Amino acid sequence: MEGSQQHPRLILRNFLSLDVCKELEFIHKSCCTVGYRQNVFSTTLSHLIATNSSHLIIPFVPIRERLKEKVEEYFGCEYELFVEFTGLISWCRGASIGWHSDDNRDYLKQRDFAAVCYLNNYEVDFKGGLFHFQDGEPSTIVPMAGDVAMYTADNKNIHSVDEILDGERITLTLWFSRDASHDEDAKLISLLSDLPSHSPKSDFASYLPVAASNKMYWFPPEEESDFQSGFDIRCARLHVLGFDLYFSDEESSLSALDSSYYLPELLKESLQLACGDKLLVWKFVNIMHAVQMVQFWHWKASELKTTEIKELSTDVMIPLSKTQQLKINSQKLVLLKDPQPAKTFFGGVTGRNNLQRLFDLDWVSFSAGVSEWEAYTRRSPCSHLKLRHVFDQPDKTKPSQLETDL
Ligand SMILES: O=C(O)CCC(=O)C(=O)O
Ligand SMILES: [Fe+2]
Repeated sequence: MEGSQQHPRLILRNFLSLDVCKELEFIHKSCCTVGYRQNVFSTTLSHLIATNSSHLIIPFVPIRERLKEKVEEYFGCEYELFVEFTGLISWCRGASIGWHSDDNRDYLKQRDFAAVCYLNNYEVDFKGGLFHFQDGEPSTIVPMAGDVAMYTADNKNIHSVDEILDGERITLTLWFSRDASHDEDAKLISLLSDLPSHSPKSDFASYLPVAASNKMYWFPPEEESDFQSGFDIRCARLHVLGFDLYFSDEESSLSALDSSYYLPELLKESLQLACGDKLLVWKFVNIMHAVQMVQFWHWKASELKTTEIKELSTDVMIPLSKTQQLKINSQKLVLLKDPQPAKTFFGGVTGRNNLQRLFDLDWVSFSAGVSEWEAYTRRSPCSHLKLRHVFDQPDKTKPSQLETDL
């Protein structure tokens, strides 16, 4: 038993497979919003539901269950706990947190236990960001993908996280409560049941993400009132992978000043992607769709390269005209302003930047990625219904049926 009764805690190595870590990273990079602390970004399950991406909750379901069982077993509270919060959280350069316990606010008193799963690696994907316990052993945790730290949320486990110096540190963080009124499942079920039902769920369009308020994606959050400074984090995510946006339906050529009000609204409309001097022929329904697609391709790129591709489509990209390039650049100026902060936050550890590499984008693998993404997104034809069933476990003494159902 690691830790002691004075400092009840458990560190497990390789609790999550690297595949699962990558999948959760894909979900976070596709869907995250600006977070609750400075230079922190988060993806909550309720946000996934609100943006019509509830199928992306599927990978969380068995992990939540395994973590809850482990916490209950180790801390000796079988069948007593509820998941209070589940979220993907990333910390970028400048983020840190001083000594604290996780129940240190009146509105956090329901939190009994924490589980922090590390999804990427110290020194490789980010610098800084070591986790420290104030007392007891182990005193420092070096975040490595797949490892999890579990600890009581009270003052027996005062902890801190060093400032992130470079890159992006990503975790899956859960809190557990003994208080049934803080059961996250109940809240999620209610959100899911408020969704318009599509039965049978065969219409592919019903899986496409819908845009939430642009304010949730504007960084820093205090600049969102007029979009005059700061940047859209989804455009930033595309930019660091070498992609630009092209709004084909936009008629007028606006001045940068007018565009500050107008362009962010266009992110909710249909758009195309450009890379270098080429334009991709696909139309995405909105920026969320484009970001999900690009992040999916980025996640799967190495597999897709080795996939046998039968038919090579030659016309998936067309050269950009000079006018189109000028338009893209002026729109980029509005949505990204200076590209440097985007790189600082989302470009990975300096010197390992993806930007240049992806300019020799393998278009064949990208088009394979488009169909793979569609298959991934459709993979559970009744995902909404299944999720309802998954979360519907009134008898807590029964073992979970998740594995068998999904
Ligand atoms: O990400 C971590 O290692 C811990 C974060 C933390 O302490 C918190 O969010 O309360
Ligand atoms: Fe904490």
